This record gives sequence, structure tokens and C-alpha cells, in this order.
Amino acid sequence: MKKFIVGSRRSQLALTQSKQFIAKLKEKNPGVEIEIKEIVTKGDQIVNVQLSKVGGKGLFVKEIEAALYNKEIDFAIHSLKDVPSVLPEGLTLGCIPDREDARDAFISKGHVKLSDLKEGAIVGTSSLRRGAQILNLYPHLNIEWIRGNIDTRLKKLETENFDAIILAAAGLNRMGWGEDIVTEYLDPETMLPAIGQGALGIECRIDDLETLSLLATVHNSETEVCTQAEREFLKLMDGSCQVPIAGHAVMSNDEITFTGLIMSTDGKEKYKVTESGTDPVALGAKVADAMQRNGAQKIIETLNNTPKSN
Ligand SMILES: NCc1[nH]cc(CCC(=O)O)c1CC(=O)O
Repeated sequence: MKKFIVGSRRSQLALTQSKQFIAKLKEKNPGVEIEIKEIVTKGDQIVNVQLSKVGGKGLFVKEIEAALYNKEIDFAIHSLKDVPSVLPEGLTLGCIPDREDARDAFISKGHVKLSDLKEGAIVGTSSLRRGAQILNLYPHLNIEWIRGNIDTRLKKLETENFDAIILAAAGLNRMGWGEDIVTEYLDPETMLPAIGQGALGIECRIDDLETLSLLATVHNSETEVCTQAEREFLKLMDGSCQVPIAGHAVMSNDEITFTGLIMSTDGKEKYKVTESGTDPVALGAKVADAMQRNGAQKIIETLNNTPKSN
């Protein structure tokens, strides 16, 4: 039997989620041989610059996609929220497995709740989406830029001048750290998650039938449908990482309900639309269309024209 080679970033979270995914594949496909090849991406190397200013999240996938094209690897395990909404030609998402918790987790010194933080308290995040939503609800707080892997950020909360940080619950759960350190999980009304948050996207070559049939064994069609609505919205609205954008879909009784959100960076302008439907792509498009009619496009145009330096 063929041995499959899977590409993974080298961060602790990437390797952990790769190992967990491989374990699931092995459970469904006893005897299958899978080996991890670690790949260092630009996004991992550049740590001192705000990501949205140097090319955005695509930085985490480029080198991995090159390895797919060169057939050095058969598939790659990404956090879906790091995967651009349009894939390069010849590559596809071979499966979308079960979704982890999509919410954001709030972690503060002394376990003070978000709503109890004092005037001027400093919340560390490098996400425009998280910053804008916090400022919209709590304009008396300060947002300061923080970067690094999850463990680095947790350390910085202890050692630097932050009162709180926000991290994806999914990453914490996969590392097995969730319950112990989280002050509160933020519901989507307070903090709408990033598009694709909590889900994985498994990327492979579109013509590699052997890999596609292996991946099909761990596919979750509910997650696929929800994230399709989210990613269609992202594709139609944005194009860059300069814009605070969020979106989350849930399914019940075969109906998908999707909420999309666009904000100004300071949180003062807010466009939020919720729609339901059964066709995920049409639903994502419907919300994008409603946003554009509301005037959300103005925010996007302004932010996309802001110079990238400074
Ligand atoms: N932005 C980086 C990133 N990409 C994926 C996750 C983990 C959560 C997920 O799988 O959605 C994280 C960390 C975070 O946002 O706290």
C-alpha cells in the first residue's frame, strides 16, 4: 500500500492538529501509512510585523502549496481560517473534517471578565476582527498588537503589559489547554468568529484520486456546507486582510443560518447581516449582496486603499 506524505507547519499547534487528524485517518483506514513532513512557511518566519501588512494569511500556505505541486507531499492540513478563499489551480480541499469549537476564548489576568475590564485596560490581539468587535462593545478599552504562537501569547500575557488576550478556543482545545486557562468563551453575538474558525481544511491535488478517497473517509458534510457559506461571503466581500471581517454559519434541520459582519477598524461602523437558506454558496452570496447594498463596501474600499507601511 502507498505511504502518504502529509505536509504540516512546524508550530506546536500545527503539528498537534496534524497528528490528531492522522490518528483519525488511521482509525478509519487501519494499516494506512502516513508520514509528516514539516514545512517552514513565511508566516512562521516573519514574527515582528503585523501580518495584515505583509501579505496576510496566505503566507502560511504558499510553501505548502508548492510542496503539493512538486509532489513532495500528498496532502496538507491547514486551519481553514488560514486558507485563502480561492485556491490555486489544480488544488482542492479534499475534505473538511469535524469542526472544533468555533468561538473565541477570552483569557485575562486574575480572570476578570471582558465586561468588567476597567477603563484603559489593554487587550492583546493581532486580529483586526477581534479588535474592532471589542472596541465596538467596549470603546473604553485599548487594543494592542500581540503576535506569536499560542504559547508565546499566553507567556506574553504573564510577562508583558497586557490585561487580557483573545485566542481561538479550537487551538486551545486541540492543545488540551482550554478549560484550565480560559476566563470565558465569547458567544458569537459578542465576538463573531473568523470565517472557517475551528475547522480544518485538507488540501490536495485535484487529480489525486487515491488521496481524495482516503480523505473522504473523515469528511463532515455539515461542516463543509457551513464553511462553504462563510468562504463564499469572504470571497465576494474582501480580497485583502486589511478589513475586519467575520462570519459564522450553523445548520439545523437542513437549513443553514449565516451571519456576516464587516466593521471599521475602530469598531465605530458596523454592518451585520443574518440570512438563512439551503444552498450554502447562494447564502454566502445573499449576505454579501445585502452588505454591499447597505454600504459596507465603502469600508472595504477605504481600508484596501490605506498604505500598507506604518
Ligand atoms: N490566526 C492564527 C490561527 N489560525 C488557526 C488558529 C487556531 C484556531 C482554528 O483552528 O480556527 C489560530 C490561532 C488563533 O487564532 O488563536
